Amino acid sequence: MSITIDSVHFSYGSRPVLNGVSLTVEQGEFVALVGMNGCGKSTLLRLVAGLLTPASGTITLDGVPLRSLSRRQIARRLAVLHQTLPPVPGLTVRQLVRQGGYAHRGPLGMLWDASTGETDEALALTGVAHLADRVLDTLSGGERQRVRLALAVAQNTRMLLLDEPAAHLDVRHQLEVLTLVRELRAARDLTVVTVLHELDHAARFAERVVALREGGVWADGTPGEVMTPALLAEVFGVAGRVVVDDLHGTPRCLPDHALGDHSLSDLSIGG
Ligand SMILES: Nc1ncnc2c1ncn2[C@@H]1O[C@H](COP(=O)(O)OP(=O)(O)OP(=O)(O)O)[C@@H](O)[C@H]1O
Repeated sequence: MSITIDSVHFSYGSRPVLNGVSLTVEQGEFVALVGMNGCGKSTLLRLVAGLLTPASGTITLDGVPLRSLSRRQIARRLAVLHQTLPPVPGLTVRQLVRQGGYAHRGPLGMLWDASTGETDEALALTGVAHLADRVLDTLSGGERQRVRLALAVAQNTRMLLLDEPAAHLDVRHQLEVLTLVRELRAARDLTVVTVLHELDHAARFAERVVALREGGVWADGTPGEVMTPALLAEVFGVAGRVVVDDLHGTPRCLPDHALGDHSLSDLSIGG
């Protein structure tokens, strides 16, 4: 599944967020979206998921305009891992994850006694089978995060859009979840677009990094091309160095200190 985003503008009311974003993601790519808090990463994912509509510009999935697809048709093509879970009191993990498969059934799918096979597989793959009968409200932040991933996996789509899949996880579970996403992508030939706040994760797990700034694409390339002191300064407002991780051969960002506003264009810092 490929995505083409062409000159997309989007505002929340009078607050402009995306200012002419153009980006093409090919089938099978693993792309990380990075950028400062509030720069529009989640908004871009929501636009691609059809949850928001661009003010102007177009988005296509495999060449089909998103606006011509129904919510169900979109849900068959892509699954989204959101930052929150639906606030349904008393809902268990299994009940939630089972909903992932409904996109593939008919209009009355919600009423069917769905086969538990795909639900059980998603629960097992994401390491939450032991939580299946727990009520969502009672889970820890990290457990919820894995359940969110299980829900997306159960949707059994060719594309995953992930909004910070490692949020709330301890370091071991961060690595486990990202490794799992990488394995799923290889096993199911998925296209993955994920927001990642941790630059080291972006460098290690993604093959392509897209950095957003001021409502547009500031840089787009391999981790080695994008992870530079200029990225730290211009996109994140910090001075720092970038070294190569001997073990993985990937860049590692070493932020040092926040830059004052005047220094944001001082690319010599940390060179
Ligand atoms: N529903 C909304 N109504 C109004 N403004 C919103 C809404 N959602 C987001 N925004 C604003 O739009 C901007 C972009 O938000 P978005 O969540 O896309 O950023 P982000 O890059 O994902 O941020 P973060 O890294 O903090 O998750 C922010 O200034 C945010 O406050």
